[in-house]
Amino acid sequence: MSFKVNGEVGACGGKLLKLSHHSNVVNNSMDVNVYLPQQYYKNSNDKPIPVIYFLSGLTCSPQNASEKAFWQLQADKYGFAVVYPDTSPRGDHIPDDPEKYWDFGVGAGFYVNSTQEPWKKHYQMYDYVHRELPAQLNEYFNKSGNAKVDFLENVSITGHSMGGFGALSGYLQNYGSKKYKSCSAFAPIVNPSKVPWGEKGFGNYLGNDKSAWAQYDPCELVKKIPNRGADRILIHQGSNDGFYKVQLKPENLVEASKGTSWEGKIDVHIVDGFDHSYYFISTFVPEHAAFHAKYLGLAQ
Ligand SMILES: N[C@@H](CCC(=O)N[C@@H](CS)C(=O)NCC(=O)O)C(=O)O
Repeated sequence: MSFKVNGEVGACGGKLLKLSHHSNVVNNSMDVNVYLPQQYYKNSNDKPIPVIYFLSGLTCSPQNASEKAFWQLQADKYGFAVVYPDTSPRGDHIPDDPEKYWDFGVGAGFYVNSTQEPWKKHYQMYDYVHRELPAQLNEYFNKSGNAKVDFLENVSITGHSMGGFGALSGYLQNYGSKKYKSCSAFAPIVNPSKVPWGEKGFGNYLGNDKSAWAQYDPCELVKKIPNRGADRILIHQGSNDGFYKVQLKPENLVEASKGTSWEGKIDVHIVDGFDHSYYFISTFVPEHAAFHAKYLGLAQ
């Protein structure tokens, strides 16, 4: 498997690589950005560099978060790489929202494996993000066999809005196999089965059978997957976010966790005056970086 390097941009002490590659699971070319921190180039690490996966929200390409979330300074501070996957396959042949709106279809893959026509041929974003992309990155970057970046094991996941949902859902679904060391989210859709964005996305990608929706819904997953003991989830939500009360509803996750082993371990911070934008995300990225750094063995 190979990646095409479309750009290599100096940023802070490291480099942002703008890549594309062929995905077998989504049957299409995919764009992905990877930030390699200063530690990668200084070769100062004896251990492979851990990775944080950042899943973006509706309408985003890998560029939005690369340009506006400011993970790079944090990556250099602690010594982790950041992977920014795309939010869906792209191209004229990729089926898009019949309503031509931005909340479904291209730019809105919802990180699920579609089971429905005409979506299922390309919209396999769950397998792409959690399986194929990490495996391909590992193969490409660690060709020599001497792994410098750990894309597979010492990894954490985070995301924004639809991507916050993707991070929570992927973390919990893979919790048993310890795939991700930690999970956080910025203004996530926590209860997609019960909000308009999720109802439209899941209805189309997964069909009308609500049990298929439940396997992805974080509010259902916390009830089924036992916390191992000390793991916490970190969430920030802006109080002035226009999507907060209708689409995101982070309180639903806290409510769903009550009486489960996750009770008291999901920290939702409602932050006054912040909206849904990257001004909000970039403000709290340092806190999320510090949170993940501990789980990745990069800080006390
Ligand atoms: N303003 C967007 C609404 C969708 C939106 O706010 N998307 C969020 C994620 S749910 C985002 O990150 N947009 C891109 C950006 O702010 O750079 C539009 O109308 O296209």
